[in-house]
Amino acid sequence: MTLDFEPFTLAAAIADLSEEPNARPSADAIEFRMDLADSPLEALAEYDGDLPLIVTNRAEWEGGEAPDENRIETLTTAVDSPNVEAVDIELASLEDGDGTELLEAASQQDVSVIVSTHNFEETPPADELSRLLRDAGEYGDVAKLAVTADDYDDTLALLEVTYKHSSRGETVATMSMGAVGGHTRAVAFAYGSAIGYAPVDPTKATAPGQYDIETLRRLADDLV
Ligand SMILES: O=C1C[C@@](O)(C(=O)O)C[C@@H](O)[C@@H]1O
Repeated sequence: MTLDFEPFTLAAAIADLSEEPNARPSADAIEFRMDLADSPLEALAEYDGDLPLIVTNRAEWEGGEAPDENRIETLTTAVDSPNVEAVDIELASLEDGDGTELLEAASQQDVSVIVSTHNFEETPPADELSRLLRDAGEYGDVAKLAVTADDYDDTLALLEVTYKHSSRGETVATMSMGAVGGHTRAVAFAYGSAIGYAPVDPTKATAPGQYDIETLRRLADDLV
């Protein structure tokens, strides 16, 4: 089975797969942050949890810790694992052609592709947000946009672009990072965002402004 992010999917973002049992009560899936793990391919081979895996090997130049060497090859190996149902790859890696083989491997294994863009500085203008979602959606199954909000104009722009694209039938995942934007993580799904991310242990956030998974599950469930 492949994750299709329908309905809204809450992913526990973790670097240590032994945390999976603690995620089960709240999460629908695990985002395995391979770039933050010690021996990611070994951990993947040993994984015997219940929750399906999204594998991410976030590049240093996009806020992660994976150096470029072997970064995409590691993901290409990972998609062969039977527990992996989705793979996350940066839009920039597809635009420069580095991720082409990964896309082919994912397609052969029937693994969904999440195409990500992050901006840790700001929220670009609305037409740029739209362009990023459109371009990401051309390569993969889910277009993901994580930006940083300075004020509520920024969070409203993010929610508006989320609604605009999701209501056209596009599968998008969006969030505003940081203190001002944190609340969008609880409400973005109401505007059509298909995936939420949260750590199991609140001290191990994988991005600024995340709730812990138990809190985000409760907030999301209370809203519907
Ligand atoms: O891209 C994302 C979204 C994220 O950056 C967030 O803001 O929740 C968390 C990351 O682990 C994930 O890969």
